[in-house]
Amino acid sequence: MELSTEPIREEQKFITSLYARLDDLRDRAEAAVGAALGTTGTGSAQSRLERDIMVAEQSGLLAAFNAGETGLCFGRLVFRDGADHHIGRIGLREDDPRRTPLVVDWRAEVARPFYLATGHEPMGLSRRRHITTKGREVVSLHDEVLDLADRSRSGHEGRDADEVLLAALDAARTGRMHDIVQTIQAEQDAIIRSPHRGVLVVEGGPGTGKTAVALHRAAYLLYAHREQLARRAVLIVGPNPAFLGYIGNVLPSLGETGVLLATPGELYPGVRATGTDTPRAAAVKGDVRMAAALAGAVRDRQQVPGRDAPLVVPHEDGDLVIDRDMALEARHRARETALPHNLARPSFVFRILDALAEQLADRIGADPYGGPNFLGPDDIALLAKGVAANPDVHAAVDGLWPELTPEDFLADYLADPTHLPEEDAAAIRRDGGAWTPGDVALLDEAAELLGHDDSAARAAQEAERQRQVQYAQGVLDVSFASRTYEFEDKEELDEDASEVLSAHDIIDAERFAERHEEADHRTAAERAAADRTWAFGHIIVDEAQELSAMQWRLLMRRSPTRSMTLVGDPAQTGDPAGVGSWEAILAPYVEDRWQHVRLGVNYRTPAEIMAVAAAVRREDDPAFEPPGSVRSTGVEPWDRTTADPVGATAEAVLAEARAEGRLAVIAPAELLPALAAALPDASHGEQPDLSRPVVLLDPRQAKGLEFDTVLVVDPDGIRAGAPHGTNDLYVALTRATQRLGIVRRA
Ligand SMILES: Nc1ncnc2c1ncn2[C@@H]1O[C@H](COP(=O)(O)OP(=O)(O)OP(=O)(O)O)[C@@H](O)[C@H]1O
Repeated sequence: MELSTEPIREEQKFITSLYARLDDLRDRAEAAVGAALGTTGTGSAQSRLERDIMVAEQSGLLAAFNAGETGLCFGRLVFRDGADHHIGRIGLREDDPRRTPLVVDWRAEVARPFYLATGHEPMGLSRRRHITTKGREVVSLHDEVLDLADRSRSGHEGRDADEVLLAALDAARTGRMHDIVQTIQAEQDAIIRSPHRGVLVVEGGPGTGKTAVALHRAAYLLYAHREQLARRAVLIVGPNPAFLGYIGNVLPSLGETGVLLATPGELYPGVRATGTDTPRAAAVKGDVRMAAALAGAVRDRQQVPGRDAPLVVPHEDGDLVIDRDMALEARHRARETALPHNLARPSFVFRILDALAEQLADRIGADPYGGPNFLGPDDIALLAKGVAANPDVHAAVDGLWPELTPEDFLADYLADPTHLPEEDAAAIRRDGGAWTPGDVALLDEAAELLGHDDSAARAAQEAERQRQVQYAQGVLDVSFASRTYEFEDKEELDEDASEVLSAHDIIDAERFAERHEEADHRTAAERAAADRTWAFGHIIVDEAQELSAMQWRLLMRRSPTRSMTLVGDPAQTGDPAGVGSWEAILAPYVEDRWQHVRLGVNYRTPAEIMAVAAAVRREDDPAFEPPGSVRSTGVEPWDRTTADPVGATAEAVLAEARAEGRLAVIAPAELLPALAAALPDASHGEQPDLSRPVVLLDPRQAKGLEFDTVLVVDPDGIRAGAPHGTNDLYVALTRATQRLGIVRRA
């Protein structure tokens, strides 16, 4: 139809010009990075610093330009007052003095009517257009007329934007999550742009877009508060590595890189938690009582000699005796500092050393007739020095109040857990072995209780800083000398020249050295990943219902501002240590100062599949209401009972395999080896490749993921296999976007 190709041609022309601008900007950024990197090794510390900043800035821009390559522009808003804006994944401006906007970032306030305007509330819009592109080519337009007085027609009008949404929901899956900027729904937009600064809890059933919303909120916050957040980084916590791989591309596709993705088991720098706990051990390790138990165990490491067993250290001037009272007094004073164990330790050590020096002085200089001590202050100081230098004294003090690392302390504790009821202690007792995700929160707790005495490291750092100050002073002196020389050379050493500022005038050596030091090449996210005490600008927790009380303690330490978005669904809780209720999670940290929002529409699972999943839940909870599905496909799930579930699954995989899309087999963990043997092409294991056509998972690994087709094997086994087995089965049944098959064991 002639009428309809004209608007497409017009949009194509615009979009072609937009990509030309993008190419130009990208070339410039690339050239700038290339040129800056080419200067390696030359110039002063100052110019190297400037180079580093430039490279970082331009690389960030490059990432954003590369993100703009797909779906650069996807919408257009025509306002009744004549204003006309294209909306895109990133914003671009014309290269003119006024820097005229070409395409507006979806996060800008002007773009909001794209997501919110309705016939009832047109928000000043006359027309909203969805532009669908493939590569750089416009393939279709979808117009909505919001101003009833507007009689003009483009030939691309539809009733509303549902067509575009349904096309996105129906599309074959690729194994990686995609952004939803073209079709964010109004209820989702409200959460993404929520001005709430503290803890925001987003709750919703399966497929309601919780993950999508959380990721877009991160992108929005990075846009709206770039200054703070780019420096402090955003942390996104997800349940397992496969899930992080699944969502890992969404933020880069929106041009954002200042984000650290991690599982709860990855939050203690330097430790990889490769072990697994039994459900019982996980529950005990996650319980908040562990905090008190560990605190008790740390106090137990602060010892005093028995009443009748003082420690005796031979010394050249006679034995030194550390008795119970002396140690009790020193311990009392050290504990009074309220510092963590390792930081309170010097107080304990000095008290003992002082007391021993006094003991010696009393013995050596005592006046047998009761007069004052014969020794002068210098003699006593000398004695104290001798005591402090005695390695045996230090060994004895170490035995009473040892310096502890979190790793050594926790390994010792797990070998013989104390301050717990015996059945709990038995569940976690372990000698050696790999750290588990449950241990990570305990290591962090231990690190807090122990503290890190970094006085030696800080002294070394200060020495290095002094060295840098001296170096910087040298650089500045050279630059000052050369200034005189240059100016003399150019015969400019006159009144005016003294107005010209040189580095020497505006910066002193100390400040110069500091700036040099700041040139840390790592991004904020990389520095955050290596620093246990990093305070993140914002934290997003997906599948938040899975985290234990001890893991919450760890996360809250990383978020002193409590700027957090927590998304989850208590009905999907699988972890035996999961806290379960938002009140229970949050009360200890923010009391009731948190906001709770709900998402109520299921975008993933068609109504036919949701009916089967809901029936499973209703067996336990007859009043259970799942979120309503936004679409139905007319394809009923199938259900088969067989004596050979592995063979039947292999057959079903063959029958269900499609040219496009992904299929997942979800089965109890103990069936996975047999299924893997029967399905040699399926990807499986710790971190399965979700982009492969067939993937084999246990229900825990399937959390948060989705596939076109899902085969659930041995649902009764899934249900019986874990403390929250019904929740696990519910998760498995709600992963499909198109087809579901169930293979039961006869
Ligand atoms: N506005 C939207 N436009 C297009 N797709 C959407 C939209 N909202 C959600 N989706 C899609 O719906 C699917 C489910 O979203 P998501 O995974 O975020 O749900 P969830 O609530 O985290 O689910 P679960 O709790 O089951 O893991 C995804 O494919 C997502 O891209």
